[in-house]
This record gives sequence, C-alpha cells and structure tokens, in this order.
Amino acid sequence: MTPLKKITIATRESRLALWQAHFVKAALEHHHPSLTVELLGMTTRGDQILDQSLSKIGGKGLFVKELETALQEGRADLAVHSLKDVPMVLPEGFTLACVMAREDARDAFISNKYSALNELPEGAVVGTSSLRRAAQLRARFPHLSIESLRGNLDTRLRKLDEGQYDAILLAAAGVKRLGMGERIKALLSLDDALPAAGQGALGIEIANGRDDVAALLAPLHDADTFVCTAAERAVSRALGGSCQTPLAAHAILEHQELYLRASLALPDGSRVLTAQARGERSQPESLAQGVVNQLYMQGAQSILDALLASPH
Ligand SMILES: NCc1[nH]cc(CCC(=O)O)c1CC(=O)O
Repeated sequence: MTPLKKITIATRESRLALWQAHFVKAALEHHHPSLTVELLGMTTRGDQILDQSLSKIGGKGLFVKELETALQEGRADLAVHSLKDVPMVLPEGFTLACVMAREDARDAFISNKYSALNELPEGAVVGTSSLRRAAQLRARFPHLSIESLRGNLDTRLRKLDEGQYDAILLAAAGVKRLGMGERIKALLSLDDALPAAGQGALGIEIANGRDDVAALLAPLHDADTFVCTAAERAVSRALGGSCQTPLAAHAILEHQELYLRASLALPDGSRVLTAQARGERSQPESLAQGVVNQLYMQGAQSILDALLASPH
C-alpha cells in the first residue's frame, strides 16, 4: 500500500460543517505533516429544503447522500459528519472509519431574556428543531409552548434575535465549535434533555476497501467516544431510530464501565419511557440490547406504532 500524498474531504457547506471539515484537515496535517488535505464543499438536499420539518422530507440520509456519492466516484476520500446526523445503518459500501473525541454532548439553553429553562413563564415560546427535545420538554415543562425551529445554526440564532422565540435549544457542541459559546445561558441537565445518539461527536465515513484512508485516520480515532457512541447508536438502530423518532441515547464511561441511558417518547410528551444500565465497555451492543429490552417491557412498541400511524 503506497501511502497517500493527497486526500480530499467531502463536506457540507454550512458554517458548522466547514468548521468540522477544517478541524479534521488540521488534525490530519498534524499527524501526517507531508500530507496535502483538500476540501470539497457540497450542498445536500437537506441543506436546500428548509421550509419543511426534517422528519417529513426523509430524515438523516438527506445530509449524507451527496457526500457518499462523491466517495463512491472517487471525487473525495472521506466525508466528515456530525455523528448525530449519520444514519444508524450505513448504505452498502460505506464504513464509519473513525469517531473523534466528543465535545460536550448536552443541549444548550439560549435566550436573550432568560437564563435557564425553569425561569420561563407560562406560555413562553421555545424553539427546537428536534422531536426528541420537544417531547422531553413538553413532558417536563407542560406550561411552555414548544415550536419548530429549522435552519442552520446562524439562522436559528437570528430567529431568536428577531424575537420569534423566548428561548431556543441547540446542541452545545455546534454552538461552541462556531465560537458562540458565550450565547449559551445554561446547559440542560441530562434529566431535562437526554441527548441524541452520537450528539457532540464527529464521525468520518469512507468507502469500503479504502484501507489507505483508514490508516491515515487511525490517530484521530477516540476509543472511549467510539464505545459510548456505539452503545447509543445500537439503541437507536434497534428501535429503528430516525429523526422521526423522539429517541435519546447517551452513554458515558465511569471507571472503564459503560453507563447507558435512553429515552423514547411520544412527540406530545404524554408518554416518556426511560431506561438505563451499566456494563462492560467491551460489550456496547449487548448493553444497548438490555436497555432496549427494558424500553420494550415498558411499552416501546405502542409508541413506535403510534409514531408510524401519525406522521408528523
Ligand atoms: N441536527 C443538526 C445538527 N447536527 C449536529 C449538530 C450539532 C453538533 C453535534 O451534535 O455534534 C446539529 C445542530 C443541533 O442539533 O443543534
């Protein structure tokens, strides 16, 4: 295998995606000083369609398909994604070759008027893009009015600043990466908002068989983040998780033991199931299966059936 001299990163063109691609470029150049790394910016269907909720227009795959085509056609060697946006089952021919160390996995509370969720008065309007955040919030803070909020990070913050919302919720990781961490008024506790599977981590996808690229990515891989997100993604996979499923899964390592929590809810917050378990770090999948079994024992199937019956 001749070592590569130049590689190309496929990336979406939102400010966050470009930041993440440049971050990977810098890490690759740091570990491989003689390597040339180029970026190939692409617009995906998910970036183009902004007036409909993501869950309606087809979900996570929308943000990655164009990048995968570039990998397949050899126009790029790797694609950088927010792991949260990567489908639980990759299409045939692609592999998640590397998961980088996770940023803060929590959701952030952002407001120009209030400093925490529990300060919001009756009827306050909270914007969020995710069914998961909406469901958990409706269950815990029924007096708030949870409304949909889409667009990239800058658009969402602009909508807040224009006064359309009293507060918005965003993944802390994205806000911090874009250097806007000072806009975060509070981080939501894991009890108020358990994060989505993979939230805060970057995943790097390659085409199968590109062992030359995988070898270059090895020093960027973080084994701890990988086992945690493997457990989270296994929960989501087992429950058929997509962005149409208000599903949260979050794992941490405590003394080299995995601690996994998950929650599945109805979008209106009228039912929220939660489960948790601890287990060996070498067995993220079986730990996830145990948590999924607990959710099924609490009636997960009826929630999944209800979600299928009423597309939102
Ligand atoms: N769904 C969009 C998305 N994908 C990744 C992030 C943030 C960064 C991350 O979680 O790694 C966001 C924005 C958000 O949810 O607020």
